[in-house]
Amino acid sequence: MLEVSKLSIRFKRFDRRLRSVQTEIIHNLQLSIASGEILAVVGSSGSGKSLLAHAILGILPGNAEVAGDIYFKGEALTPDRQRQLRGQEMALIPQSVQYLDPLMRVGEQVRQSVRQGDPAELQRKAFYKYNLAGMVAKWFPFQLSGGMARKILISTATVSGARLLIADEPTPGLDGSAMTETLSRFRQLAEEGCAVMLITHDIEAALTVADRIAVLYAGTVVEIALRSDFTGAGALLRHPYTKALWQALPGQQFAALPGSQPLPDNLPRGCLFAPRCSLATSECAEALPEIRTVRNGEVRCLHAT
Ligand SMILES: Nc1ncnc2c1ncn2[C@@H]1O[C@H](COP(=O)(O)OP(=O)(O)OP(=O)(O)O)[C@@H](O)[C@H]1O
Ligand code: NI
Repeated sequence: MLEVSKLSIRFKRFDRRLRSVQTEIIHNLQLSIASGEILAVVGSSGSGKSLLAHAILGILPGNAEVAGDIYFKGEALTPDRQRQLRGQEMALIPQSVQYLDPLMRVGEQVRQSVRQGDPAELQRKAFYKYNLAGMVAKWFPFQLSGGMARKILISTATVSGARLLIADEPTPGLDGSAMTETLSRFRQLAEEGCAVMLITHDIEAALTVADRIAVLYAGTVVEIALRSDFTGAGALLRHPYTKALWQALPGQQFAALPGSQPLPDNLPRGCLFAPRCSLATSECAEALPEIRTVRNGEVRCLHAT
């Protein structure tokens, strides 16, 4: 359904001497999502998750320069096609609740996104699932709590009938039952043949529903693993960063990885993870390792086996 190939995103800006400088945020990123599949995209803050989502939908800011290819249903996604498909075949649950239209009643926002079926009925069902009282439909976004606004954003995208759903951190502010409801709705959509991208910091939540997990680090995919690879001490995981994330979870060894992700304007040469990696050798500093297939997954590390 979706294929992203060699995607790079740069931003142009002017420095203090008004010279134009470019910062590359996303480097040579590739991933794919099949119909019926949930792909989780995990990575720490600033790793480029939202920019990836915005590049797919064609809503990057004007100073972004994009290279690479994105295919939807086998056809290249041009800006024109993105405009046509957005809100139709492709829907976004945005990271920020600011994306709600402040001047439109929230029930209307949900109903307007329905393309197939009875809008009033689908809106009522969505509200019922989320324990939102009927009268809330008449409210404006400023009257909602953060959790309610989040539920409206999720409802708007999930009633749309889109074939590709991109959920950018959909669950903050939701209580346990609303979170379970949301994740099981994604599973249901996948079973109906949709492709779902679930962007999240929360690896544990991702592992409850995702089929595969793509791990982002400093703007590149370091590993795409199967859900079943996250087990035991992490011996089935391919990249040292993924192993470190897994081992840092409560219930595992809970050993945090020292250091931090490099900033986009100060990236190391070669492998972006090498400065924090216990396996790093001088070869790692030569060039960004190519992504390669290892045991049904993908990894960008010279030392992975
Ligand atoms: N319009 C922009 N101009 C310049 N740099 C930008 C712009 N938008 C984002 N960035 C930079 O791109 C990087 C990735 O941002 P992005 O929002 O994709 O991260 P993220 O992984 O979604 O983080 P979070 O988990 O905090 O949402 C950040 O370093 C950010 O500063
Ligand atoms: Ni983000």
